[in-house]
Amino acid sequence: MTDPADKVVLITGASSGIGEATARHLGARGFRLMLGARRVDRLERLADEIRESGGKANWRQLDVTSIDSMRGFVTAAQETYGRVDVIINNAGVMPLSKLEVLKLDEWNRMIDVNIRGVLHGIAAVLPVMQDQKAGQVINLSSIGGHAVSPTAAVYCATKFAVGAISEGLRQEVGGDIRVTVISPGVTESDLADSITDPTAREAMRAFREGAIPAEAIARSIAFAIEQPAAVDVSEIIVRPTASPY
Ligand SMILES: NC(=O)C1=CN([C@@H]2O[C@H](COP(=O)(O)OP(=O)(O)OC[C@H]3O[C@@H](n4cnc5c(N)ncnc54)[C@H](OP(=O)(O)O)[C@@H]3O)[C@@H](O)[C@H]2O)C=CC1
Ligand SMILES: O=CCS(=O)(=O)O
Repeated sequence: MTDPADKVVLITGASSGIGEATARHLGARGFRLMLGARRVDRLERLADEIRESGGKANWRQLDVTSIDSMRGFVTAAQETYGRVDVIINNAGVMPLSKLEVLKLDEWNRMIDVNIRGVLHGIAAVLPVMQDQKAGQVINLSSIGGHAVSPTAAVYCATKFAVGAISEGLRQEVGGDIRVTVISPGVTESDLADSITDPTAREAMRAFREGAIPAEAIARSIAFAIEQPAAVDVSEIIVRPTASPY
């Protein structure tokens, strides 16, 4: 295994769900962490808990929809730890609804967070990783990046986009920089809380009863990071065994 103590890992959307579970898992494995999200009270508590357990974690407020905020996040990691080895572009929102409901603000928010947020993460780390001639970009897609279902057209479009961006990046920078897509199926988190449409919300409540723990996704992320530098785990799908999709 790569010595985790040498790796600096940035996690966007670390204040809940998969990002939080990944922070706890990687923190316990010795990685040096920079945690980002908007809810700083949660980041501060999480970083304290990781440090109390012997891990290394710092945090900075981050809004992934702002390139300036993302650049500040990456700079904070460089100033704290001297380098950036991995960014996990995890922040995401999923306000599902049928297209006919015309929730344009929510479509735009998904595009801003789920696509622009990932692009901002890439833009902020790429020059650093190219200078280092090493690094890894891990992007959170979804099972919804492989198949579309009603109410999820825009969300799935954002996750298909994450797959396309990741594959393009892999082909362009694959000599030195690893690119990984993690596509979870239904996983315990706060993700469905962003659904405002009552019909979509009710449908999701039943569907999410079969969710797997966020720790399962964290383990797959650790697996991708811990491969040797010449091995790029390009994509992992992790879903409930009983998932029909
Ligand atoms: N849970 C699931 O079933 C699945 C999840 N995924 C993907 O996993 C990723 C993590 O989601 P999950 O843990 O489930 O959901 P959560 O809602 O629990 O976590 C989402 C995270 O994104 C952060 N976030 C949202 N908007 C912004 C923003 N503008 N700037 C910075 N951070 C932001 C939130 O932090 P804050 O509000 O504090 O900013 C929060 O930490 C998402 O990309 C999601 O699409 C994919 C497939 C299945
Ligand atoms: O990305 C989330 C899709 S699902 O797991 O809720 O279907």
